[in-house]
Amino acid sequence: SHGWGYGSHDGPSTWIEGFPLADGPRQSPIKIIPNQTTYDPSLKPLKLKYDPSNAMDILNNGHSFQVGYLDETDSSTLSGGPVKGTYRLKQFHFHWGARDDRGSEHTINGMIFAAELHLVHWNTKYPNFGEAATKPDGLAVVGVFLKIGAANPRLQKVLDALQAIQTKGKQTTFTNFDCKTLLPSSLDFWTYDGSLTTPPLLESVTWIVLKQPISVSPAQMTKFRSLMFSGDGDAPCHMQDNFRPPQDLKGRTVRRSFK
Ligand SMILES: NS(=O)(=O)c1ccc(C(=O)NCc2ccc(F)cc2F)cc1
Repeated sequence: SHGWGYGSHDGPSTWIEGFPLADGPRQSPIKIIPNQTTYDPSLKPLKLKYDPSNAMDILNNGHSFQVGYLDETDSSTLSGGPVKGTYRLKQFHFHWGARDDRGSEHTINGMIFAAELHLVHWNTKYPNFGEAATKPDGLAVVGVFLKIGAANPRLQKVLDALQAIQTKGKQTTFTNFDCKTLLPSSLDFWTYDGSLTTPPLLESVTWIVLKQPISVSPAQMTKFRSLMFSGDGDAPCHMQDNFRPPQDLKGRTVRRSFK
């Protein structure tokens, strides 16, 4: 079956059994080593336009939780940066650890952050997300690191909604949320060609990883960990350590937008 997870029996080291792309040429995440990246002055500024009224719902999908956006129009989009054309926001979600010293997927000089936010967008040259997810230029994901520090008030609305989606499959409405408020002040970024970091591990993602982290407090991290991988009636299993470790760069270049 295509049952995958983050445990010892179904975790990242076993994914290759059901998903041969797991050791493909452009897998994600990766270790970013800043002094081995290439400054590219031709990279444009990242242009992010998000309409709070497009936020629809929040779902525990058994691997993470995600906030889904209405993507029928170009009202919440990403353009500029390393991409050509317009990409529509589909959802955002997080990856995090069982402890504050792990949880991010990308790392910077080997530094692991407590969590990582992914804002998932698809290229409007394709008819929908599912089609785009199969194309080499189909998706663009903005990654934002969450660094342990002061409590982040901008996470509060998301964290307060988690009590309603504690177990796998639970979903509730989540509207009027401006995800731009989750972004750091600087949009300086690293970019490289990669993949989804969960099965089916499709190699369709232009990764845009922001240099500046946002803050999260230990107490807020505890709320992430209150979620369950398990469904109602299953043996309870806390949702934590839902991150894939860094994958081989396989000769890829990582470019940066800043000097
Ligand atoms: N962590 S990440 O940002 O890299 C990531 C983003 C999206 C998805 C996803 O949508 N998966 C389900 C899914 C749904 C439809 C489809 F066609 C393909 C597909 F992977 C998986 C991982």
